[in-house]
Amino acid sequence: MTGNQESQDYHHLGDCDSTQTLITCAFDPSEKIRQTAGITAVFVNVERLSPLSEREFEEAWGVKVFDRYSVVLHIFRCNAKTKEAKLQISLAEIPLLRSRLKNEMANLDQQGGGSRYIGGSGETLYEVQQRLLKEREMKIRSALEKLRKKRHLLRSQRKHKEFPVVSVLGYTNCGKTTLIKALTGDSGLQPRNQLFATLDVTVHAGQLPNRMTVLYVDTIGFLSQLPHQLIESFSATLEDIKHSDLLVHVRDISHPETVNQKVNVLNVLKNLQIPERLMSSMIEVHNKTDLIDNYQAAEPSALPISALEERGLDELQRAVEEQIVKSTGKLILDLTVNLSTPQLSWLYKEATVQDVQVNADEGSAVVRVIISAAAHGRYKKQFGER
Ligand SMILES: Nc1nc2c(ncn2[C@@H]2O[C@H](COP(=O)(O)OP(=O)(O)OP(=O)(O)O)[C@@H](O)[C@H]2O)c(=O)[nH]1
Ligand SMILES: [Mg+2]
Repeated sequence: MTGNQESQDYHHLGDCDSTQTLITCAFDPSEKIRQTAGITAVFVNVERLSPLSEREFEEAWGVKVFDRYSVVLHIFRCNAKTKEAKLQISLAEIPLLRSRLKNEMANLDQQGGGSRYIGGSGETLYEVQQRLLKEREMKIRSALEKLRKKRHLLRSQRKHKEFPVVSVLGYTNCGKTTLIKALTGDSGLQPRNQLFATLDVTVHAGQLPNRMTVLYVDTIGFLSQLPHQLIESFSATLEDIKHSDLLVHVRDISHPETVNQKVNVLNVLKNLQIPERLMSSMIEVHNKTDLIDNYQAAEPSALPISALEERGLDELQRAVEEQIVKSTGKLILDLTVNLSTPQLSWLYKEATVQDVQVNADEGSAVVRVIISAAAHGRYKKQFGER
């Protein structure tokens, strides 16, 4: 076992707390485990234990043994709310079931049972179980595919409405949900002090200072050395990131591993093949500055904030606004409209109206709008150049 900050993090199991005592040592821990009262489980900080080692440890120590895969899976299972998250967890469980089955069959074989044919089927017990697992996997994959198609549809509808999309991402527990809650006032959001509190990608509307509506996407947190089969089943939820207009990378600057966490997040983004335009416009936010006296960011372009105390949010919103205007190609224009025509109501419908200065004598108004180049083209065609 190793004892680094990350293994401490595995304490935050929230409601599903089942591993309560953590022993950290670099030598054979058997003695210590047996002598320490109140140990109910042991976490071994490796990606996957073989079923054989797991059984040997459990027999030697007399307690349940977890590896990174089973701990993360356990947290996921406790936090999954939507159908998609639950399906993804069932999919992630399959490799675990498969290797357990292999091990059980090897045991049975020693007693001469596992490879015997059953009935007249021509299949051994092992083959039947493998086939059932395969069928289960196919069913889950096809259900997930259906949900994915639905998400594609939602995404294209979102695009149609032309609301810019800002994806908020970062290491687990860095404060993504807290930040989106502060930016949008969405009281339905529930930040929690535990790993993977957010398992589903959710979307929340917020307004920028220029009154433009943007959609903030809350994403699943990253974790270093996340078992790769788990990443595979959850990477679909992260795919949405590629389709955003802007990325906001939130960092928990008070965390002792904050630098490694940043490296990990950037690596995951690299593997996801995020378009270069999104990587270069990404805003880095240093969160939880309330926990550090006189915080000074090492990276000059980073924005220091406290999502919890709602500090630094104006500067962040202004930075989001600047990048969104750049990346979406939207124009900010002052248009003179004739109030006896439907120009103003057209603009309310097709663009974001920021300000209206009425000139009653002339029956006109100067309207400041944020408008896409395409909508501006349609406006000129319909009402002429002004
Ligand atoms: N002191 C302090 N705590 C914060 C701040 N922002 C968030 N937190 C706390 O950090 C914990 C995690 O916050 P969340 O918003 O759930 O973090 P998350 O990044 O969404 O986490 P996951 O969804 O699990 O990846 C909660 O206990 C928050 O109250 C902050 O600015 N200052
Ligand atoms: Mg969250």
